Amino acid sequence: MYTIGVLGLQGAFREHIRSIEASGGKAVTIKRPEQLNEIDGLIIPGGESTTMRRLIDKYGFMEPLRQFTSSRKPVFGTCAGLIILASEIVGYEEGHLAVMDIKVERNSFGRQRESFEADLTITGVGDHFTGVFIRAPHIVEAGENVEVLSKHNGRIVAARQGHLLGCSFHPELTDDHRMTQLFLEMVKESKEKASA
Ligand SMILES: NC(=O)CC[C@H](N)C(=O)O
Repeated sequence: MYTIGVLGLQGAFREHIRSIEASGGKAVTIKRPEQLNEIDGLIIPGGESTTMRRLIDKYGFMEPLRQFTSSRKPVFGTCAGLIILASEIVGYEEGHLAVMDIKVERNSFGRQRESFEADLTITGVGDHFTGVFIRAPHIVEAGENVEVLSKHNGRIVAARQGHLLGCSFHPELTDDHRMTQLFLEMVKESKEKASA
């Protein structure tokens, strides 16, 4: 069994815990940087990225998170978590973790559409995945090593770059656990590679 941590500083972390358990993984809420040593993969949940960043700094997570990402253990950022991973954020001078070669725009589906659901086709996951978008960002540009996994109305809403996975929507808010299962597959692959 693989142990997946969910960064538990702010946002929708409890729902991810439930989705990991429903997918057959062991889930741990990460509240202290040392706990990163115990996990095989990490999910950075949705919430509010500027608040999450403030808490990342306050609780000394910045350097440990960078180290975790460079250890090549898989990391999955959803919604605000995607913004935390992005190397560039439209309108901001610097990214947060800035480890994934993507440019994101925050709250980019318009104020009148604060939240909505969309029927998505996602590479590696399948068809008819209900994406729950809540003040969601989208990926404006993706680097050449980034594989685009899904688009909604021409906008990139899911992508993968090696061991990094990101999406604009909240996959943990439905009972469809296919996106979490894709992440668990990535964790399995990375562990097999590490022990080969
Ligand atoms: N549901 C979410 O995670 C929203 C993200 C939020 N709008 C932000 O910019 O951080």
